[in-house]
Amino acid sequence: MTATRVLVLNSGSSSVKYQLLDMRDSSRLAVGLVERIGEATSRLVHTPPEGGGGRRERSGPIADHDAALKAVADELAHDGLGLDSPELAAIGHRVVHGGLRFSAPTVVTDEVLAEIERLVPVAPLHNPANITGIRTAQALRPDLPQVAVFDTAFHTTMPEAAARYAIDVDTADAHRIRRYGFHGTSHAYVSRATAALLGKDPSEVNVIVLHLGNGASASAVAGGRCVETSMGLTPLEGLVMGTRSGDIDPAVTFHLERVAGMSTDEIDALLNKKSGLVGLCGDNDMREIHRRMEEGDERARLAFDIYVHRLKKYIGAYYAILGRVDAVAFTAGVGENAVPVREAALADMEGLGLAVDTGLNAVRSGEARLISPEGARVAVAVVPTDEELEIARQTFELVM
Ligand SMILES: Nc1ncnc2c1ncn2[C@@H]1O[C@H](COP(=O)(O)OP(=O)(O)O)[C@@H](O)[C@H]1O
Ligand SMILES: CC(=O)OP(=O)(O)O
Ligand SMILES: [Mg+2]
Repeated sequence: MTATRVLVLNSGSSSVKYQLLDMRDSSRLAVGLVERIGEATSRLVHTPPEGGGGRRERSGPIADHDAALKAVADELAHDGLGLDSPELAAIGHRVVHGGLRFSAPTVVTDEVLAEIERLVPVAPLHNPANITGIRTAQALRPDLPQVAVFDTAFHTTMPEAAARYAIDVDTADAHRIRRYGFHGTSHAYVSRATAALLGKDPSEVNVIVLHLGNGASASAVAGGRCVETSMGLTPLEGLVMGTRSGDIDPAVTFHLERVAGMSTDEIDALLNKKSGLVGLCGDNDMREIHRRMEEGDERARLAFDIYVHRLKKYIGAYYAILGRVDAVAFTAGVGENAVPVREAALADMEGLGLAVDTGLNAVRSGEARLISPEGARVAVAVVPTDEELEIARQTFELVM
């Protein structure tokens, strides 16, 4: 029997998303999520294959990522899809930071794992969880190839002018300080899907992709290649996010240290975990912010306005970088669902050929679709991302 299945693990700081796919037709055999790992209120939601009964939910403490993955393995085994299956060809892992070295999917060896570990300081919220995911999967199936698919890979095509910070070159080079960019698997997938929606080849179109999830980033993709993206050395730079500040004058950090007496770790936690939407209004869920705005909540309104203002700035900047824009694509949780964000981000930009049709924007759908008015110069699209499918494809391609 040829092994045609791939298990994809997307381990976040407090969650694991997983999918088991059959690569003969890219069908999903099982999909699930473990959230609030490490808390008393952990929850596992597992959707078995069609005909396998309904969605199953399990609540109760799951101490760490190792325990989470073992719970996932149990759920899969319950459906006869256990990790011991000879049909499993590989396990694909989302790894957030690949540094300079990894520009393509890579089979994990001890040496590769050591390099991912070395990059922990520049992806402190993400790489540690990715490493645990890989180690646990290795322990469960030592014979299987574990493949790392890096968030940074798609951005390695950025020109030096976009990738370098304007700081002393020797210092930058000695410490590999440059802009790496993240969410690359999503930016790659969505830019291609946007070209397909326009009936064009990716090489023919210039697209601005707005990946707005908990973490958020924008990218400028010219003819299928990334030329600019908003995240930098770490996933902190750029857009306003759920809990991260995005762009900020670096001198704010000196000021907090010298004047407010904060330590480096405290400032790190402030900017990564207590800023962005949650810092501005106490909520990082855009749905909750919309609800509060409808009640006339001023803080929620201001948080929304700051979020949208930053987004607009990036759209304008990437328009200038690309020179000609064929499409702007919204994706991820906020981008795919938040009607008011899409409307406000493109308001008053008719001069640039950018507009949103109110009726089309309000339509709820899980399909890639256009929301720009008929005949608009620039297409505006909502394109659901599928990082897991993309990781599965790249994983399978590498091991088959
Ligand atoms: N219907 C909705 N309206 C507005 N925002 C939504 C909606 N559904 C989800 N979101 C937003 O999407 C975010 C999560 O996006 P997602 O892409 O799943 O993030 P991540 O993968 O980074 O965890 C949530 O924080 C929430 O604000
Ligand atoms: C890199 C990054 O920000 O990822 P996420 O959006 O999953 O936090
Ligand atoms: Mg995400």
